Formats: sequence, structure tokens, C-alpha cells
Amino acid sequence: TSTPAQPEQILFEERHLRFISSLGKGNFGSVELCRYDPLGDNTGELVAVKKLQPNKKSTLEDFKKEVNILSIFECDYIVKYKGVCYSTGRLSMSLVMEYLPYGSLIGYLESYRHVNTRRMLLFASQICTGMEYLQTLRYVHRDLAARNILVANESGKADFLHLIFKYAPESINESRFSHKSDVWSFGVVLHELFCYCDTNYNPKRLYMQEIGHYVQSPSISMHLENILKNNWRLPAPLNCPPKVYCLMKQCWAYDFEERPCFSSLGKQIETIVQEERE
Ligand SMILES: COc1ccc(-c2cccc3nc(Nc4ccc(N5CCN(C)CC5)cc4)nn23)cc1
Repeated sequence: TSTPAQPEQILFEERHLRFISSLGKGNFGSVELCRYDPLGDNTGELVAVKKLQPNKKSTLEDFKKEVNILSIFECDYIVKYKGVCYSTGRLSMSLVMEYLPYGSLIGYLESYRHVNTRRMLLFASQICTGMEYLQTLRYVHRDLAARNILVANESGKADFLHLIFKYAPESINESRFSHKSDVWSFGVVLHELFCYCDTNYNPKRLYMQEIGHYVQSPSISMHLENILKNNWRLPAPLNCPPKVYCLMKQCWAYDFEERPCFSSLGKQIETIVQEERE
């Protein structure tokens, strides 16, 4: 049998990757803004470089898996993979991706507070399309959250990336993830959107208010599971159209089989957009 075709490994030479700034850190490693400038005249393109932490538990295998997965995705709503960079000295590997200048949805909503319902719904609809695409590839995201959603450009085309208060009940205590648990997380992202990612109303804070701030970490998930089982849900955001809150509640059906799929959510969002127009 022939060996599986290697994704086109576009090699970025480390010596031409000029560090500009740090874009963010996570348990995966760090992401830096760099200019790939082989001509050395600052005309090179800006790229987002995700450095793999070799010491972290994520291994070379994880890296190769991520490269293979990302390089297959062909979707307007998933960040574009450009290639890899193997640094000779430090034996580290980096993932090179397109750079999205507007940063995360959280940062965007904090600075552009005038974002109206229509634009929010546009974001929601685009996130839905991206999630539908992942589902066709049978890829479960597991970390859909506003912090992992990147805004691609002024037109508000939401891009998102892959990656506890976002989790569906079955994920919290059975670690079961599915497209339907991603739908639950999508409901939480909708909530963040319509709260403008306001830290006073972020999911963690609202859940902890209900559970009790005194509760310490290991038992938080048990308390979370209890309030969800007792049908408590995140409250409707200020000025949130009732139909949008109704969508969130559908995503938060305790029984994952009762949750809508992304294509149904997309259609319902389109309907609300039409009604908002009239
Ligand atoms: C968890 O941290 C990150 C950071 C960056 C990325 C990432 C991956 C793949 C492509 C990509 N494009 C951008 N753009 C971007 C632009 C601005 C900012 N911020 C500017 C303002 N600063 C205060 C915060 C960062 C962050 C990311 N970030 N980014 C993913 C996760």
C-alpha cells in the first residue's frame, strides 16, 4: 500500500522568521507574531507562529497530528495553516499559520462595543458554518470558546481556532465529547457574544455566583453538574433578543440528543437575521 500522501510541508527557515510580538500563551505553548522575511527588507508576510513546548507533555506525535489535521482543513472559517519551522538549535518545532490582525473575539468585542445584534448573529452564523464543516470531517473541537475565536478582518468574518464552564454536563463528569457537546459550547459562545464578552457577566463568574465563590476547585465540577441537573442555566444577557436566548437554551438541553445540530442552528440564526431585517 502506498504511504499516505504527506501534506505539503512548506518549510519556513527559522533564520528568516523575525519575532515581532507575543500573541498569546496557553497550555499548548505560545503563539507569536513574526514576519517571514527571506529578503531581509521587511517586505515579508506577517505570520502567526505556534511554538510547541517540547518539555510539555505534548509530543512530536501530537505536533504531527495537528499539522496533518490543520493542513487538511479547507474552510473560510478555520485559520489557514501555512507550514512548519524546525529550529535546528533548540530542537523545537513550530506551526506557521496565517495571521489574523483583529485578534480574538473577546478582544474585539471589548474594543468595538457598538457591535449590534446583526453583526453578532453574523459571527454566530459563521461559527456555525465552521463547526458544521468540522462535523463533516468528524472532527470534535472540544474547546469552542470566545477566546479561541479569531476575528479575521473588519468585515467581521469570524475565524476560529481550535481548543470547564464551556463544557456540557456529559463532558464535565464523563469526559464524553461529541458534536452535541460542541453545540452546548456554541450556546455558551452565543452567551459570551451577547454579553459582549463583558467580564462581569462571563460564564465562569455567573456560574460561580450560583455555585458560591467559596467552593474550591476539585468540587466545582460536581456543583456545576448539580445546578445544571436542577435546570439552572446562564441567565439571558442584557438586551438579548428572546429568540436568541431561546437558541442558547436549546443548545443547553441536558440530554445531548435533544440539542439541535449546527445546521439547524444555522438555519434558525438565518431566520432571526431575516426577522431582524423586517
Ligand atoms: C491563546 O493565544 C492565541 C494567540 C494567537 C492565536 C492565533 C493563531 C493563529 C492565527 C492568529 N492570528 C492572531 N491574531 C491576533 C491579533 C492580535 C492579538 N492581540 C492583540 C492585542 N493584544 C493586547 C492581545 C493579542 C492576538 C491575536 N492570533 N492567532 C491563537 C491563540
